[in-house]
Amino acid sequence: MRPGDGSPARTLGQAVALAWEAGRWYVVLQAVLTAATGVAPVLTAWYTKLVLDEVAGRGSAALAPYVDALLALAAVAGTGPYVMTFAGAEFERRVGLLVRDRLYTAVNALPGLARLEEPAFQDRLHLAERAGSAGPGRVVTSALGLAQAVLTTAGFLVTLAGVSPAVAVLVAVAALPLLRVHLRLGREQAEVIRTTGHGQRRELFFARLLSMPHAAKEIRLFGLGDFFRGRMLAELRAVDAERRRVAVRQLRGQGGQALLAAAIWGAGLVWIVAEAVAGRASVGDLSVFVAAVAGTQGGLAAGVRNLAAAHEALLLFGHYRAVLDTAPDLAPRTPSGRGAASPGPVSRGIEVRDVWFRYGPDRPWVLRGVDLDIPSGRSLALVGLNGAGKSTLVKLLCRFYDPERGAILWDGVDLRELDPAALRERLGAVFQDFAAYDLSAAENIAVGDLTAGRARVEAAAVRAGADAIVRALPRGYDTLLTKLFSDDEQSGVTLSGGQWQRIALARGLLRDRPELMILDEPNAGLDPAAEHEVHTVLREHRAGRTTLLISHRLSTVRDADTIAVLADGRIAERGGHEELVRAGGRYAELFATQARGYAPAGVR
Ligand SMILES: Nc1ncnc2c1ncn2[C@@H]1O[C@H](COP(=O)(O)OP(=O)(O)OP(=O)(O)O)[C@@H](O)[C@H]1O
Repeated sequence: MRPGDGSPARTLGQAVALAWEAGRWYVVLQAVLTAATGVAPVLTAWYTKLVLDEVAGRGSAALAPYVDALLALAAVAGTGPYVMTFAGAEFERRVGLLVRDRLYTAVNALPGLARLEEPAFQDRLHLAERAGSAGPGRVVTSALGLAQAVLTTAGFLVTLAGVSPAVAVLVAVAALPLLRVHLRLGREQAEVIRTTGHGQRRELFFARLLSMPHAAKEIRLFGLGDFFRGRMLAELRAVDAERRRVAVRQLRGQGGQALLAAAIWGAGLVWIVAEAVAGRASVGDLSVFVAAVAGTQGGLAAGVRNLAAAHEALLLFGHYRAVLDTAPDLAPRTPSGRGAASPGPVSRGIEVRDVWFRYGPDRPWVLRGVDLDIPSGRSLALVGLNGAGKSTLVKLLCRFYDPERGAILWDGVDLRELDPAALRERLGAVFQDFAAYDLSAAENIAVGDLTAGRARVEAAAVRAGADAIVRALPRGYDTLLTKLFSDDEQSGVTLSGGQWQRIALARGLLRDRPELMILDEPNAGLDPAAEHEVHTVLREHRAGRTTLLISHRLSTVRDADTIAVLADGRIAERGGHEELVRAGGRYAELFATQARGYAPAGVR
């Protein structure tokens, strides 16, 4: 979807409604100040003329009220812009907060993973972040700026018409091409922001890569610093070239406009001076004429600028609306028309029925008709080569995606009929690619169940064999597991891969009695002693629980109730360990290969 797909009037209405909600009093204050500072220059020019005429011709008897008015106008003109700057900035802060809140509420509301994996969605989100926080505020401030300019221009045009209607018409007509140029430039500017969004995101990616620790080892070892810096600069140059193109057009348009304005202003000046010399115009006329021509042109330029800015802000606000209006990435309900239900406890089991899945219509099939049962209270181990689709099946069980064909049944109910959030509350999981949060050790475990208190966090850590590791840290459970946000040397630490694995395991074990426990490579990175210890803990933990275990270490899966081998997108074999070994199929082959690796050299 492109921004501006909705009608501009609707988008404008949405921007104004949002701005009103975020800071209505600031909108009102700005509107009042806009009106005041809009008419102040016109009145100032007029009172100046009256003062000059009074002084030049008819004495100074009536001067006092004019001077008082000029003083009051000077106070308004002097303080108004400062108050407006403050009000405008505070208003934009409030709008920014509200927009960010709405934006990430919308992102969090996406139930699956597919949207987040779409580059186009990421581009739009990036633009929405940039444009959305300033967008609605800018739409309103630009609209107010426009109103101010209209007031000033209209006031000066009327004043100018009083001295020379012909010059007033000339100045007004000269503004029309200018308006067209600015509107076109506003559109081009918004288009450039859209088209360069992807490049900017890549540039940001390379900049982060160069500055964050996660890739620093490889970058240094392989000497990739200059390579990535070059890629970053190439992206930036491409983005800058686009921006420059529009800036040059802007310069041309605005330069032409400035020359035209100067020509009109100069001709008018020559004319009024000649009139004054000939005695057909007063000194006051001369002063008000000069102020009015300059004021009208300034007002018109400001008006056109603000109109273009409002137009651009509106187009960009469209990106923010597009993110908010993004369609969910999971079907909301099954064709049966039933709404999202909450899953109950699993009494029968979970059945995978002829599930076909691929990551996009133009991508290869990963699962091609998988049939699998995980009976309630039993453990199923899934094995298979790299890329066989094991983690993909896990993601389908968590309903991060929906199968393209077939169904996964939770006690006979299609997962598509269940509320994804309610479903996930029933699951416990340790993911192969778990997240390492830049938070404290306690928080890194507690994210597994935010309702858990410290006692449960520590109990989970004990079960996962993480307690001793955490207690040995400088600040125990309160130690930050990152150096990026620590205040001093002591407060942040870097854990080893295996230590992190135990933290992730503790996180997965935190949830009380999940209906389905998913363990995707829970032993990865553990030393042999730790692996044995964790294996024992998990075996006890699994007892009587519905569990799906994935592991390449076949010694870990051998005591599962059932072992299934995933190959070529289907379940190729299933059975108990002994049974599969006896069958002499893929499992037996995998097991024999691994066993050979552990056998003494002469026995292989
Ligand atoms: N988010 C994704 N988008 C597109 N393709 C993906 C995505 N995740 C995985 N794939 C592809 O799906 C296939 C199966 O990947 P999956 O991670 O399920 O395999 P796996 O059996 O868990 O492998 P491993 O044993 O290496 O962990 C792979 O070809 C992979 O490239």
